[in-house]
Amino acid sequence: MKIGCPTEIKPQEFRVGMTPDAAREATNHGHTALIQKGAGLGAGFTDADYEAAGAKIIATAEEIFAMADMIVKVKEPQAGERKMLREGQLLFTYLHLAPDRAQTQDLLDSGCTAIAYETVTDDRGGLPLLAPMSEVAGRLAPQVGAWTLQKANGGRGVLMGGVPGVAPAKVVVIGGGVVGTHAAKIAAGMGADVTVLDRSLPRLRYLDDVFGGTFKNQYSTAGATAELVREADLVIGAVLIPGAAAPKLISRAQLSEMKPGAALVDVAIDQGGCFETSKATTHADPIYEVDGVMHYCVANMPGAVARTSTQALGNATLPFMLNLANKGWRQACQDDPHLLNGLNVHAGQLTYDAVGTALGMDVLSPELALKA
Ligand SMILES: NC(=O)C1=CN([C@@H]2O[C@H](COP(=O)(O)OP(=O)(O)OC[C@H]3O[C@@H](n4cnc5c(N)ncnc54)[C@H](O)[C@@H]3O)[C@@H](O)[C@H]2O)C=CC1
Ligand SMILES: CC(=O)C(=O)O
Ligand SMILES: [Mg+2]
Repeated sequence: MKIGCPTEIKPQEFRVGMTPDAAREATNHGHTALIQKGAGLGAGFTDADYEAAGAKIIATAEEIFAMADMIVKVKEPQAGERKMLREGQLLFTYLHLAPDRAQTQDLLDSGCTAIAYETVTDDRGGLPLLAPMSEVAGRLAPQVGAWTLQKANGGRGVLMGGVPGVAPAKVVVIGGGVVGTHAAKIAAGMGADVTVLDRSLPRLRYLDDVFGGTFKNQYSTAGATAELVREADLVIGAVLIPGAAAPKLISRAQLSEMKPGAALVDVAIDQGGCFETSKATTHADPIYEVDGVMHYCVANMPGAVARTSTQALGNATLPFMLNLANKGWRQACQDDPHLLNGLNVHAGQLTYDAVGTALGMDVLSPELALKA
């Protein structure tokens, strides 16, 4: 199979869909890895690194999209890229379709088959292709939150760890999954006073067992959230209902009850955001203010640490990419129901329930899509 990896074109996105190691594995399995010239530079991989791994360097994205059977990327295809997708072509990348009608329509119109990293599952109830980037974004969230809290950035001028004689920042993390746990660990490590909210009791029990001495946890109700948010210096949004649009857990009216200069970091922004006032921002212009509260809503946070992120994502995607290339998407998905859960679009039809619900569109079951 010809596996194409174009340069990411989302603003300030420096990750790349295939590492030289992944290109080498693909080559060893008899596939051809087509890498766009310079695609790896942002993550510290040169064209020579890819050539040494057996990949072919291709000058333009247009040529990659024209030649490849499967496109492997990081971010959802941008409008220009969507025009280059074609019927029968396989797309393997993050999609986040629920809050993105324009992208969904373009993918349907293209006739391509699209497998979304973020909805592939594993047999422990996890999301193995989202997890590595959630680990990264979770660990980054207190770092960017601390920066947002600095006075020159519009924040309250509160130091995460405080100093002897002055209390640390109060940090509230809404959602105690992968993002939330990593965020809470780092925020606590910076010396902040951290509380994690989740609505899953088993998850809260786990957090209590493992991190009971490091950070607090509380059951997530509207009342508990409102009370904690009023007192918070930094709130990190980290909820997820897989594939679905994020629930709005802080309303605009609540902002006026918050401390002036408090910061909201909405990691769930890629699923539409979990604060009413969230709108996606970029690394070039990451923060904005609403009613005296600073918002950080970058939808591709891991791009800021492109090398770490590319390696972590590549480790997770490699076995799935090889299966797709070795077997073709139908057989690979037939053999692995977890990979089939990644199928979001096939031949002009949506195949993921939560996306259909979010957008009010009809859905073909993935099992039927396998036969279509
Ligand atoms: N902005 C970015 O660059 C990135 C964003 N993300 C996003 O971060 C979000 C979280 O991802 P993960 O931590 O991997 O998901 P996860 O599935 O590991 O954790 C989500 C947690 O939210 C909890 N939850 C759901 N509804 C809730 C509610 N109403 N109140 C409190 N908790 C609730 C669930 O019980 C679960 O424990 C996702 O939207 C993901 O796409 C992930 C990586 C990068
Ligand atoms: C998960 C995701 O959207 C990202 O890593 O950018
Ligand atoms: Mg994202």
